[in-house]
Amino acid sequence: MPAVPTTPFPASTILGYPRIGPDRELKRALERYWDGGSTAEELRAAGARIRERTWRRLDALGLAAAPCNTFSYYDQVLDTAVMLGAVPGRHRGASALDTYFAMARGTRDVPPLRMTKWFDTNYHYIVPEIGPDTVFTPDPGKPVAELREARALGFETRPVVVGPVTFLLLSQPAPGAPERFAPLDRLGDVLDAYERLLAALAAEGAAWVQLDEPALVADRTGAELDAVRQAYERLGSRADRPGLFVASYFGDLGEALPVLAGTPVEAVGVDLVRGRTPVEALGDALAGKTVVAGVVSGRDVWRTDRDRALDRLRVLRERVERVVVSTSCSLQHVPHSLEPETGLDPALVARMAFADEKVTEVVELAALLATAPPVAGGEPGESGAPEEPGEPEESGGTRRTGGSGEVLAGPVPPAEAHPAPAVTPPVWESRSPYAVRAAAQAEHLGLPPLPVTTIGSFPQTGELRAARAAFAAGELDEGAYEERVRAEIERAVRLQERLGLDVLVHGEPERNDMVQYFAEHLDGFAVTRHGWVQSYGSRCTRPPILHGDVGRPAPITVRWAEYARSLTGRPVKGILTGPVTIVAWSFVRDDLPLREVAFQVADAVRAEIADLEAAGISIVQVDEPALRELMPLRRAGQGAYLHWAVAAYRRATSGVDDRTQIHTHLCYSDADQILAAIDALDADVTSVESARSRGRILGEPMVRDFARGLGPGVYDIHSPRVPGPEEVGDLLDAVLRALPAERVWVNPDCGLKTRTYAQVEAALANVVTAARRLRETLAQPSSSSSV
Ligand code: MET
Ligand SMILES: [Zn+2]
Repeated sequence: MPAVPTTPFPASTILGYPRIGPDRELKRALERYWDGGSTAEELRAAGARIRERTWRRLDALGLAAAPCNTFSYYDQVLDTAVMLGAVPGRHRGASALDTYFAMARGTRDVPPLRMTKWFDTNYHYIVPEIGPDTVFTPDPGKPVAELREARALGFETRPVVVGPVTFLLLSQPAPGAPERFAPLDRLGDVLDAYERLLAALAAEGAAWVQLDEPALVADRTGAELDAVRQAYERLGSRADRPGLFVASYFGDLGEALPVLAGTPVEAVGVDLVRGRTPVEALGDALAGKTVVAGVVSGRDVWRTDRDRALDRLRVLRERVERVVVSTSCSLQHVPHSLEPETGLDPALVARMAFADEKVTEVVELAALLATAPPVAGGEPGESGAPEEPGEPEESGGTRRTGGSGEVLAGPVPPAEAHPAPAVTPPVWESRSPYAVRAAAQAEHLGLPPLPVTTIGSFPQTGELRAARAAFAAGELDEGAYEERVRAEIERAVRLQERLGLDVLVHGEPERNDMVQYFAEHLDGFAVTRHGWVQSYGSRCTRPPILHGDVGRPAPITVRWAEYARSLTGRPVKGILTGPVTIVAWSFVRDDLPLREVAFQVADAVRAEIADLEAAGISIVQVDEPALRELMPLRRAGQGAYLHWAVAAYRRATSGVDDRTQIHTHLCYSDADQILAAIDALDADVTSVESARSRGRILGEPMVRDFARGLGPGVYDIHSPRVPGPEEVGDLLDAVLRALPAERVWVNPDCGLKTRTYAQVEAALANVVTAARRLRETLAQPSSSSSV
């Protein structure tokens, strides 16, 4: 079969663009529609406006090739599932849009599909369900419609879809699938569907299609690599298709590189920011192909080192068919534009780039490359991997940490022998043995068996949000705002007392967000006005910019915790965000290894804990829900990452008295995959998500051996549903079957901020009822364990 007639790939492109709209237009349109305040037509019109704006903007910025189908009403993996027709029967609704949102968000009667993090980002995708009986009924309608829509506006675009291998690797077996079934078993049928898609796009005159295959940058088995080969040989062998551009990102292709290189795909996208393969080797491997070179980071907010990028592009150009300048991944992970950020320090802004500024960098680099002379004789060393010669592995890649632990790839340092300290020593003083601490805490706190507590936040009421907005706008003075916060604390404390919880919290009413609040009160951070990044669906966060040395000029949470303590005789738990989560959910400076930055944050948290302790707070919870998220995608780097992540946590928490009880909390993060690291945090009590995943974590052997307090969640806070006392009791029974009673804590899966007071009051009442019932059973002499 002759090569497909392809138009040469244009000189500059991006892999994707933010889709929430510069003013979060999509969020508003979605939420209005979900609340019944607008029609499907109005929602579609809002989507069309965002897409039109995007194409016009990219054109105005001078980008040669814009993508299409990067817009989504909820998530691109969900879009792919729908495009393939892989829709679970239980989600089918009256209209396509109803079905789509039923999969994403559930309905009153049917829970949604599972949602989880997209690789090592804080973006969440919807997990498709594929079974042996899934019938694929492909409908390329969405990419085709976007292609036409752009064309009608005068733009030739490249449709982007999730590739078949990544799609199947990210899917989970449908309920009822046999034990040994894996979604990848359905590759052949899925490829039929992709062939139909490619034919439809070719018929529309699409010159190129982008198939995203980020799953190829993680460790893959031989069978999975065979699937890659099979997929792209088959898709590539067709004549009625656009040029195939397979985009990898978030790391190196590794063993998938030669596999992909051996297939007929015309273009391969490589992440030159995260990847460490020298460009010479990449170029040699991809000699006959177009290489879409991701030199501008889609994962951070920093300007690109232009000279270095250009050097690498030139080396690559010598070796391959064609080089296209691009971003390392979709720009959906960064905010739209720096333009509205008038409040930031101009010196900082000069170092920064959001999506639009990154597009400009891509365009400029493409122009520079076009006129740059060829490289003379290869100039060895100029273009290599990020390490500086002689630089220790641990601090390698300091130019671009990009929020990844991957720069720390390498042999796992043994627990005792730390490498030479770079900035701050990764040491902590060990706390006393757990048994000693536990005895001191039991005596000091006098808690009942199965103590009931919450994770920290209480509902953020409309009044509270309004007061915060008015305070930010200067319409409410600080005194009045703080009065409001104190009133909320009092409300939460009174409720917890009345319901009979054992360890109370102040409810976090002063926090807009668990990371941003700390960023606003620490040195070294800047916060943006409009720097929104989609987290999932209509949810967006504004990650703070961690740009300098971190310091804590004054106590942050102490007065709120103290106020709560003054209202009650019961123990109050102080709540802080941990160092790993703070760096994971910020855009972090790239001139220091992430580890060093995390240690600086840990020192600030440590100082805050000391002040809480001095103020008489005997229980402090340090949340680390992002512990797993930052884990390098390849096993080779994971040990070293977990080592420093645990070190940062222990550095923050190890300075306390034996009597002070340290809690930690992780949620919705596949905690079961990192139990050894969670154990190594050495927290006295750990709470984890469990209700939502129906107790999956309880089956883990490590959980049974967990030596300290553990609170597997018994209330799924993501749902407005209030679980009855029996339902909570059943979950608690399951916990008690898995763990000795003396180690069990009773708590929800996560914080309560997104729920209403009515839901929280009813649910917590049932949690307390269930715990008390079980406590009585435990007190029966027949029951075995001594509590
Ligand atoms: C995503 S974890 C949230 C923990 C926080 N303390 C809360 O209760 O909201
Ligand atoms: Zn949580």
